[in-house]
Amino acid sequence: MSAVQYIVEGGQRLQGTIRPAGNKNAALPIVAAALITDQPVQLHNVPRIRDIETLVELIRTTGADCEWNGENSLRIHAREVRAADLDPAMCVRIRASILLAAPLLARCGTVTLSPPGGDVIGRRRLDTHFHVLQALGATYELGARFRFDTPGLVGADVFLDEPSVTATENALVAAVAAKGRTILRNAASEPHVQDLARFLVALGARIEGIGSNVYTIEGGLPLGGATHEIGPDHIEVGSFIGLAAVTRSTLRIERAGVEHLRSTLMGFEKLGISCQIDGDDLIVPAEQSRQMQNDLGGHVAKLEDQPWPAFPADTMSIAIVAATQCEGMILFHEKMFESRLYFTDKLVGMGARIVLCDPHRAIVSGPTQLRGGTVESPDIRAGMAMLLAALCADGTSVINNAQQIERGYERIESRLGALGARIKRVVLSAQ
Ligand SMILES: CC(=O)N[C@H]1[C@@H](OP(=O)(O)OP(=O)(O)OC[C@H]2O[C@@H](n3ccc(=O)[nH]c3=O)[C@H](O)[C@@H]2O)O[C@H](CO)[C@@H](O)[C@@H]1O
Ligand SMILES: C=C(OP(=O)(O)O)C(=O)O
Repeated sequence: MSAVQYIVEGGQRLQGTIRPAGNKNAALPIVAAALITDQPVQLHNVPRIRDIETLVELIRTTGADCEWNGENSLRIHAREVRAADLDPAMCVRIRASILLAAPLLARCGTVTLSPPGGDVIGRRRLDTHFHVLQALGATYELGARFRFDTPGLVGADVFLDEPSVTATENALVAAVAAKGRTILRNAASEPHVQDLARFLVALGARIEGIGSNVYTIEGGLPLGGATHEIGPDHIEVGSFIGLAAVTRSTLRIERAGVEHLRSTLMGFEKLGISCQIDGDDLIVPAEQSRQMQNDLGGHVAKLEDQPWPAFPADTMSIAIVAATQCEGMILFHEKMFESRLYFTDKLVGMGARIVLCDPHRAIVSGPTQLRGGTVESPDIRAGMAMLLAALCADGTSVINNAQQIERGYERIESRLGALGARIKRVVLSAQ
């Protein structure tokens, strides 16, 4: 992977319309789930990001045909799939490699993978994946590599020990292939989990409860092919709301998927940032109060993340940088990941007034004029948050390790460039 650097000139007002890409975290499980059928699958609105490119490489190693037949269109045909022993170096590049467990188990009865990678934002437990696949009739061996085997998946009534997003996705795919009825309780219901479930229904699966935390799946039905369009990325929409807010710009976010934005909009309202809804578009006006709203009685407000439908964990870093440009004080409580808030140090280095209370809580007091600086992007969302900080800072900033941002955001420098942002992308070296 090449090392990428962004050189950002701050202080530009932006203007125009931007459309969110397809949801990264929907496209990944859907591409993986395409291996469950031997019929062709045509996907549209697939984000052209590094994580998807890695997954495409990985599924080709199983024998599946996988071709881009449009800028954001991907055709997958897993006519035959080899009993898979997935390449460790590829598995470790993305979190989503674990999503190949269920479809390959269903197709081949066995799969060997390596621990997945993804953002380094705290311990990322996989226990729920193992429990749920075991409940559906798989056995596993844990070591430097993970091996799953099954003589045949069988439906079951399963209570997930936590509503893990990717574990729910593996469970849904396994349940669709399993014989008989499965009930998944305490399951995740994020927009991307819903999108995967709708894709499976398009293949011929029967799933009830989509959007809730209890799914009932009648497994073992014959599956065909399907054409499916990936939904808009609500995390990208949250990032663009933050972008408009910090650069004091009016932006129209086209086809924003407003049905999935209630908790996001409510979170930004706490910062004094309001959006207008126009059909399926969202308009973020330049004129905003940017006055953080205290709780009743004048108490300091709190913004916390939780599983869906609460405020998304992946939008927290963006909201933190937005808060540095708003007046007042707020407590951010990152409940899900242990190391996601450490990047706030880098914002402090740029002049932000942030107290990191402990690994899960940070207090932001604003507004502050940020100064340009040289920073490293530790993960996708912190990287995007620092790009926003750089765009509203005085002077020039250098963001190193920007290939992390590109794991999740498609052509971000040129898409923001079209709005007036000054971002120069430099490829430094092959790592
Ligand atoms: C490829 C993909 O889709 N990645 C997403 C997926 O990761 P992923 O599926 O890995 O995340 P999980 O939903 O499993 O869990 C995320 C973290 O939250 C913790 N947890 C989870 C549920 C809960 O009720 N309490 C709790 O503390 C887990 O222990 C874990 O530390 O979901 C995360 C949470 O939305 C997102 O940040 C990731 O972008
Ligand atoms: C944490 C994220 O991704 P992943 O789970 O793929 O590391 C993210 O998309 O913010």
